[in-house]
Amino acid sequence: MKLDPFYLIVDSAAWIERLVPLGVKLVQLRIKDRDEDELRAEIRRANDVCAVHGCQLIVNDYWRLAIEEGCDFVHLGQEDLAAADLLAIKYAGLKLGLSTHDHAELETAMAAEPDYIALGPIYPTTLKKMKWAPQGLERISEWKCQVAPIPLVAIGGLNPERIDGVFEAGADSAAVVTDITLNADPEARTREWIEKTKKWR
Ligand SMILES: Cc1ncc(COP(=O)(O)OP(=O)(O)O)c(N)n1
Ligand SMILES: Cc1nc(C(=O)O)sc1CCOP(=O)(O)O
Ligand SMILES: [Mg+2]
Repeated sequence: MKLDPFYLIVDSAAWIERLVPLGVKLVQLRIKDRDEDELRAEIRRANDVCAVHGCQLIVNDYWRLAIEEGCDFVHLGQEDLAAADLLAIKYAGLKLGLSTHDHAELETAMAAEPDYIALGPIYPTTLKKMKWAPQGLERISEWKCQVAPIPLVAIGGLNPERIDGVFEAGADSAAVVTDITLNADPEARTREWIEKTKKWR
């Protein structure tokens, strides 16, 4: 499986409606702290927009809702994975991306036969508090040796100046949140990411 090198992560269907039409081909809907009806409505809306624009939607955390809403790709962290029904996910035909932050997590993740492995945080991130120190670029190369041919996603503190480094180190896709969503001009920054990742596509 091949992932687009630009992996946008946002927290609402509104962001997806705003940025996906610009040419984003891989997007994660990562929503926290909403009730089930709201989550379902957001997932449905995001799925509809992505279908129109030929963009792969990945639903974070809510694998049951993703199945019920006809989505085909979920992302889970290690705690999400421990609580999930992996057989139900696979039986429903969903592709699965998994987070990793250390060797033990990598071993657990590989045993689940995922469709991609994410490694983070590569650089310091301001989005959420993390107990892991920044991994750095060498860790990407080490992970790549262990996970290939499964695609490797790099996440955490990425921006257009840093992405050549992560691809040169072996990442297949670069995931980003705040460099775009907190940018003064998210549309222009999205176009910059699309342009900057062109040679890795
Ligand atoms: C591409 C990608 N990588 C890592 C994460 C983090 O997942 P998780 O550890 O479950 O944390 P939350 O995002 O759920 O807070 C991700 N979402 N996407
Ligand atoms: C959601 C998330 N997960 C990470 C991990 O390492 O698992 S880092 C991260 C935040 C990414 O946001 P930004 O691009 O703003 O740094
Ligand atoms: Mg999670």
